Amino acid sequence: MKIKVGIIGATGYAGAELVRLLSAHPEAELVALTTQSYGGKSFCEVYPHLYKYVDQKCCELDIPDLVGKADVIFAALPHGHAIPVAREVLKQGKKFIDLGADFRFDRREVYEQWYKVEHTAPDLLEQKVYGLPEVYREKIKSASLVGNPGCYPTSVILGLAPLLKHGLVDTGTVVADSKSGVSGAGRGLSLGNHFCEVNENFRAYNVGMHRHTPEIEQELGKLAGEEMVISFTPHLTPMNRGILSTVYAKLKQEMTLGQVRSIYEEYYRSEFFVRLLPPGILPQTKAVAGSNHCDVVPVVDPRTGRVVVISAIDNLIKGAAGQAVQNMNLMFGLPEITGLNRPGLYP
Ligand SMILES: NC(=O)C1=CN([C@@H]2O[C@H](COP(=O)(O)OP(=O)(O)OC[C@H]3O[C@@H](n4cnc5c(N)ncnc54)[C@H](OP(=O)(O)O)[C@@H]3O)[C@@H](O)[C@H]2O)C=CC1
Ligand SMILES: CC(=O)N[C@@H](CCC(=O)OP(=O)(O)O)C(=O)O
Repeated sequence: MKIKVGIIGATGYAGAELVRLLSAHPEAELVALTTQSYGGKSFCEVYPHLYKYVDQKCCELDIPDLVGKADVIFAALPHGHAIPVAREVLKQGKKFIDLGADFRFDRREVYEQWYKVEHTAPDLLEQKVYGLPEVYREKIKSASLVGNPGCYPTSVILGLAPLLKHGLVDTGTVVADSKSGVSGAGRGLSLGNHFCEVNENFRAYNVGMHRHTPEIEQELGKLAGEEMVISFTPHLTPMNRGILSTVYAKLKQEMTLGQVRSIYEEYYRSEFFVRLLPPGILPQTKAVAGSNHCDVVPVVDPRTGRVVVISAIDNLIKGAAGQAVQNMNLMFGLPEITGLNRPGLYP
């Protein structure tokens, strides 16, 4: 019997990637694709690249109907909207994976401060698991509620995790500089994201105040075993998809590149999706576009005593839909790479 899957917000960019991945997943069956604006339309009218692969119609959200039909529900909604749905899904004993920010934080006050909405189900924050399999695999296997990580946090956390876990980083010195493609902002129209504003342009935004900062701090702090504050600067680049993060940190002790690389090799040895690239190859967004990989390379700068880690992901795949499917696989006892074992698209 296949896993019956419902997707809320299926007509957004992250939702449509879920539809594409799950329509080719050997153990999943799509049973409901919800939308706000396209109720009754065929999904392929909205996303014609899936013509002949997906034959469902979009429907408006009807929570009892959806929960009745599906074994697992993914939400790819603006933040705040997943909370009431999660409550109902869990009450009926089904599983819930939220691609937004509603179930990423351990402390409700942090979410409310940065997202400017009240968290109406703080009790659920206690039972949620942060959906980064490379860090929380065992907990995800038995979770009913997963808060899928943000796209920038995925690239930064995977970039620094091995060194933090070994206590090798001076935790007050971390700077993360990330560049994202425009699909990271979703499909909805906005002034900052239309063609003339983005094309042939490159700019920083939300400097010192981006909402992913506290999420990155929460997770890096847990790896380090102490509270952390970091500097995080996101940038918008004129490409459709991809995130390249450059993370700088002072090492607590002098280390050679060989020593640092051996720590990454050991930490990621059995990970399929995180690829420590060989010396001489640096991560780039094109090499991970369309795949669930996170490519990582640490470099040691002996002049400054800093490590510089470069990481690349596809914001819509390892940064959203792919990671969510990886979590679903774990939650249903499937091999983690089911439906995801394909390389990126190049060029
Ligand atoms: N884009 C990315 O790279 C990433 C996104 N995320 C998160 O995933 C979530 C979705 O993002 P994204 O796909 O980019 O956003 P989009 O704006 O592209 O899609 C949002 C989806 O939610 C639907 N929707 C909006 N408001 C409501 C509502 N009130 N009730 C029901 N449905 C609604 C929209 O319907 P309609 O299509 O009809 O307008 C659409 O299907 C967000 O929380 C985002 O932060 C996380 C990581 C990466
Ligand atoms: C390029 C771009 O605009 N990216 C988005 C990514 C944020 C996102 O997806 O945020 P949540 O998942 O936390 O809601 C942004 O910076 O707001």
